[in-house]
Amino acid sequence: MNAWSEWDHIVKVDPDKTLYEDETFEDVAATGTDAIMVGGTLGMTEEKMAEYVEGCIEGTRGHDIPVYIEPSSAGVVVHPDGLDGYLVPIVFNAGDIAWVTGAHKEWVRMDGDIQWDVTHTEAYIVLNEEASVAEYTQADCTLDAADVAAYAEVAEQMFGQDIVYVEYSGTLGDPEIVGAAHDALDEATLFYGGGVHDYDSAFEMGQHSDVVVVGDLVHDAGCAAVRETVEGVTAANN
Ligand SMILES: CC(C)=CCC/C(C)=C/CC/C(C)=C/CC/C(C)=C/COP(=O)(O)OP(=O)(O)O
Ligand SMILES: O=P(O)(O)OC[C@@H](O)CO
Ligand SMILES: [Mg+2]
Repeated sequence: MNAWSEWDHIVKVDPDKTLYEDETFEDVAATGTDAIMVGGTLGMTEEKMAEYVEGCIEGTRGHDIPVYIEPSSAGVVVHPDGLDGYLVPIVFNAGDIAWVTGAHKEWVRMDGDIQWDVTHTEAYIVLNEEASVAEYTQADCTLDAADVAAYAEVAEQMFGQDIVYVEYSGTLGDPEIVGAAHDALDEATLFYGGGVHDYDSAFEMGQHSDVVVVGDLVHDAGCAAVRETVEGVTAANN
């Protein structure tokens, strides 16, 4: 069974942002989250990625929390010891095929150290037109619930994707749309991310998805706020 089938909550840390006040990666690991993902769109460099990933690996020692890299481009992928794996986005509603197969082809050409046994893909559906990721990938964010459900089904049934990721980065999504994606999946796991900031928003999105991803909150409000979202998601799943 894939690791993420057991997860309810992920913290996504962005190497272009600092942790809240004097918090540490160990504090992040102690929030009760199930996994840490390292990724971001803007201002990413290999150095920042390497430093952050090392910090996460160090901070999760003693906590049973896996660390995954979620690369936004080929140039930021690093291969440190102790990393659990790679979750590589494929943007199903991208306006440019570069974000479906092009960047991936370039990565495979240039990276001689890809560990395929721990490299998995995520079928992204990007829905907040204001987010950098939407601009970056020229995503079509005008989709309705039926469109999103159909993309989710295409991803699982035609492209064999194990993870579908409904991405509202920066804003809380439409529960009806998230739920439509969830209902469209058979075995695949639905990740939801965007704007989750407290118990209630986590509870709501937890009811419409399998795994809730919390990003900006860890940088802007810190681990106490993240812990509340863990509680909300846990309540939604029980
Ligand atoms: C082939 C390789 C190794 C990489 C390409 C992977 C692809 C297709 C990336 C496309 C962009 C994407 C889906 C990145 C995932 C990370 C993500 C969604 C970060 C959040 O983005 P924003 O919140 O919009 O950006 P900032 O937080 O940086 O403003
Ligand atoms: O930063 P937020 O809005 O929590 O979004 C989480 C994640 O889906 C971003 O890729
Ligand atoms: Mg962001």
